[in-house]
Amino acid sequence: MALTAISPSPPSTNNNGNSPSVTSSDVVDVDYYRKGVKYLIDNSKDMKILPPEFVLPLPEAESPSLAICGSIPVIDLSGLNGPVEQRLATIHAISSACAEWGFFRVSNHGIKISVMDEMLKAVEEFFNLPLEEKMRYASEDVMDPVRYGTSLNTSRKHTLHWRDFLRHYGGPVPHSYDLWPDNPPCYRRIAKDYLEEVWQLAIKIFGAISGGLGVDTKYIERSLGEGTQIIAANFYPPCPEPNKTLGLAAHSDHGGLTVLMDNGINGLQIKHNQTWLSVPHIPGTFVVNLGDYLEILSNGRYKSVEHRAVVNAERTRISVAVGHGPEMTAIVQPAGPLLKENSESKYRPIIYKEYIRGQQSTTKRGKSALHEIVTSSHSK
Ligand SMILES: O=C(O)CCC(=O)C(=O)O
Ligand SMILES: [Fe+2]
Repeated sequence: MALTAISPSPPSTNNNGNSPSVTSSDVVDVDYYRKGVKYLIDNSKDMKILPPEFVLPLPEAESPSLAICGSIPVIDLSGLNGPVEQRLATIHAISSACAEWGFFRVSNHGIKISVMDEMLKAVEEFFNLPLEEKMRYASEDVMDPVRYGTSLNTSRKHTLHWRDFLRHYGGPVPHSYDLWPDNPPCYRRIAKDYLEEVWQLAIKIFGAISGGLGVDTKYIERSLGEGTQIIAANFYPPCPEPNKTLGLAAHSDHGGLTVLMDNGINGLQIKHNQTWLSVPHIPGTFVVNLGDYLEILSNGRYKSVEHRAVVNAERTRISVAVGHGPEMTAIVQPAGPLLKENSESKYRPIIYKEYIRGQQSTTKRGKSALHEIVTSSHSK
């Protein structure tokens, strides 16, 4: 078993396995970190210095504190149910937000605040469970249907990140329902209801995006086949030196659309025109962002956007991100109707499952997985 000397250290478990202690010269089993950052911080309450494993080599310009406050477009989705002009104006607003930002907020989305709050509470209860309960779902295999984990993955080849996560599939056909956490006891019911509502919301937005792309409004929905829905519930506890690390490094999401909410603590940043913008919380709204699947499907007309999560010293941040993409066996490629005469596909076709595996396993973040499939005539 690999051991590493670290200073200052996370706590080592004492002989009776109970209250761990903190010393500056501990030799700690690297598996310690697999237990998560919540466990680490809960067991070293007076931690003042970030363990070096979490210190990221961030260039000055990428420093979390340098982000400027930004405001992404807010789109009132009730317009999609209104008279034709209002519907067209809403589709136009979504289409512009997709082309210019890749990120927008939606208000009047039809999901009750009580449903959002209940989901956040269930997630919080999960992360507050004793470690053994969470470790029942611990997995390093990015394709496992249910995973509790920490950082991106805990491969020692790269620096750790200050987050714990629970990921699992949802979807119109939640094949893995019986594998979802059964503790807290309400989790499965609440997550199922939440994920069903969010799926419907994503389909509504996919319809508007199809309209904006000039293809039939069911085009993207049909392209999903049975579809894949993946929830990532992220838990970012207070961090002793938040400016030296990240909760989640810069990445784009692999799916078509991600629908995200958080517990009101700011932390999401997006890269817009090469500048990091922090995206302030607006109660009752969702953040929606385009992922790589839509960049590919639109043949680059819309771009998936890099984003990251920063952490803070005072408050725990929880976010619930739900990605919506095609079924795992779908071939991901630009939409036929968008490939006009003389316009070539900018991306090599790839099976969605292989795309996810590559993207989730890479230690290079950003949009490196997408760059891998750009055809040579379009690569820079
Ligand atoms: O915590 C956040 O705001 C971002 C989460 C995220 O980007 C993800 O889970 O893919
Ligand atoms: Fe993301």
